[in-house]
Amino acid sequence: MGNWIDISQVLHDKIPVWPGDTPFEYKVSWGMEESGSVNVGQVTMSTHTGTHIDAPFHFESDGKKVIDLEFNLYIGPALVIHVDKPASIGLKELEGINLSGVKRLLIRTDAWQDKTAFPESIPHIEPVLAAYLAGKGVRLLGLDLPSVDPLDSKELNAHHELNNQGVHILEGLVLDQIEPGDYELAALPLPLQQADGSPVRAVIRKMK
Ligand SMILES: N[C@@H](CC(=O)c1ccccc1NC=O)C(=O)O
Ligand SMILES: [Zn+2]
Ligand SMILES: [Zn+2]
Repeated sequence: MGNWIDISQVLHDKIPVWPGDTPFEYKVSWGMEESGSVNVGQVTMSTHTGTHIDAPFHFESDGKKVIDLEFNLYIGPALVIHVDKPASIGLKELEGINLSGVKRLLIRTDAWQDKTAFPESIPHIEPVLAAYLAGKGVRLLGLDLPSVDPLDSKELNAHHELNNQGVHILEGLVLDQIEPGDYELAALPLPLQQADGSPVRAVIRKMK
């Protein structure tokens, strides 16, 4: 087994967020001077900032919350594939890729290069891919992009279709140094009872 590799975005006050969404902020809300003994921090952030998972409640009012998600899904073997800067990701882009036995699929697109700014546009997941992935046994889809749908989509067809097919979503990965292949993944959501999404610390290590 290789060393664990961090594939998460660093959370700091300048991390780009979805246009109009809550900026990330960390501050010491109760300092050493005031408390007499400790620094106590406070984090303000959107659940969709940086590397994160979506719970179905993000796009369906009666959908599962983060606490309801099966956390075992976010730990275990994962296949990393590289689909270089596609216009979109559909059946054609996955042609020739053997997905048998793959439960967790991470797609490196390199389409979000400058992670200091929110992208103007991104390749999206074609909704037809959801049934194909589910048919192959894929249950978790991870991407180096901030969404599985086009940024201006209000229908969120890929989000809905993936959810209908039982494929869970992991977004905002950092995969630009990662060679395609078999890895082990850990990207656990926080035990947030009410939330529609959760930041994760995503790490992988090479299998074999
Ligand atoms: N679907 C995106 C997030 C998203 O759509 C969003 C995130 C924050 C504020 C507004 C958003 N969408 C608004 O149309 C995601 O899954 O991360
Ligand atoms: Zn999200
Ligand atoms: Zn999403």
